[in-house]
Amino acid sequence: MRYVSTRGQAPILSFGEAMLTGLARDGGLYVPETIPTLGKEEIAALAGLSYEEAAFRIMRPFVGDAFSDDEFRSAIAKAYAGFGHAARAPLVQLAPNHFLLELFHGPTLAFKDFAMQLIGQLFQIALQRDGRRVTIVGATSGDTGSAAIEAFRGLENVDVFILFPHGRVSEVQRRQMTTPSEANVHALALDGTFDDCQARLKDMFNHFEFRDAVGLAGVNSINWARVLAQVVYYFTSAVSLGAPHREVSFTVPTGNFGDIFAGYIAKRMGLPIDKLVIATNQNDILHRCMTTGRYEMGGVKPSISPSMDIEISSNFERALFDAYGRDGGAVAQLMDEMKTTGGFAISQGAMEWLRDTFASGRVSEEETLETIADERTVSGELLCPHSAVGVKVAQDHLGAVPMITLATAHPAKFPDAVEAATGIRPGLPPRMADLFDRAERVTRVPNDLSALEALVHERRAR
Ligand SMILES: Cc1ncc(COP(=O)(O)O)c(C=O)c1O
Ligand SMILES: N[C@@H](CCOP(=O)(O)O)C(=O)O
Repeated sequence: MRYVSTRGQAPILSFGEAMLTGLARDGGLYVPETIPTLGKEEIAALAGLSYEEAAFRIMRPFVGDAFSDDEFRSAIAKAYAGFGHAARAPLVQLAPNHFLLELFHGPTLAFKDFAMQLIGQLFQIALQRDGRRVTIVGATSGDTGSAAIEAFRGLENVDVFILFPHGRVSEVQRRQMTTPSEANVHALALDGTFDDCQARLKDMFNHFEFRDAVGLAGVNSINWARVLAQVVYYFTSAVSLGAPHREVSFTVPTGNFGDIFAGYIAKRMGLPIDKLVIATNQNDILHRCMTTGRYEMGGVKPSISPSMDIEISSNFERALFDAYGRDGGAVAQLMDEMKTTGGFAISQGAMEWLRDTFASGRVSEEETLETIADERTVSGELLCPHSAVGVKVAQDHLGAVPMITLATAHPAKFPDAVEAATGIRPGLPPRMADLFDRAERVTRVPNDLSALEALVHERRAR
């Protein structure tokens, strides 16, 4: 299995190399050269398997010879052993033909754990085998950061630096990142937005001298392995509703476009998906783009679903690559235009492809609160604000085909919004009950590449 860059100019890599490389050296994102497919019988055979066995069968064709079958099986087993639900990703019914896929039973209570726990295991195998050490730098709007810290804390051959936007994550999210005491964990509160954090991270990758000196690695959804691990729950949930003999649709609360892109990959692999619906909060650049054909930045407004307060939606580049017939030059041009003018127009052909592939919707702050309140009354589910954005958009797209909405985080990560909507303050699981008593360790950092690079150089272990 070979991986190519969305900008067409970087070396072609294996799965193992792409996983440890992060951003391609031409600034693009790695994608598989071809997408392996599963036949109807292979999909049907997933029914009744453990999540771990299904994960092995679904991901194996993408991995090539980077890991042996035994290594890969053992990494998957360790990754999901700590989840708080036997099904790992249970499906609950909200209404006739509407289901909720609960992705928040991992150690940090968000869907990021599905991929990050696995990547943590795979990095350890690969780094020990090669005798390498890496410096992971991650950008987060709240959930990726805590999941990455949880997966890599205390590991000998990894330093992990997490950039989060100062004052723009929930208190639970912040404390999950600032309270681990291991010396290899560095929480950095940046003066700026998530987009600034992600832009500085990409600047570091594009600064080859720095990148090579520190052995920079990425665990954002820049990293293909992140997307791949998220493909699995599309299959397991669809199969539990009758796929491949029955179609299903998905609505996905969307920010950086990694999760919904995983759904698109599942469809390309042969899963019969009818609709894939992008659900945005008031930071609706993706919904506006799907409606108008222009990707146009307008400034991020802080919302009650802060993890989706994103305007530069990194993985949309992967969708554009396919929308433009895998023309890396065309994608590179759009990304340059974005950098210089803050937006770009999408060609008619590419827009047709995007509209054939994805639907979209946008939810206001008031609608988010109303949905949390209504759902508590109607189905009894307590939704986090991101999941509520998904549920509201899904309700507007319900039809004859069963709809699955992804519940991306636990309500206890966003207690203020949930309490404002329902009067109920959701509590953290017992293992996290002392989160508010633990000491915090965080460094406030400017939105400045040289200052950040200097700090990483100084703090990382050698
Ligand atoms: C809770 C939550 N929901 C939804 C999203 C959006 O996911 P994606 O960035 O993969 O589109 C994120 C983060 O991005 C998140 O943390
Ligand atoms: N919502 C995310 C943003 C980063 O997304 P990623 O999937 O690219 O890691 C977060 O919680 O940090």
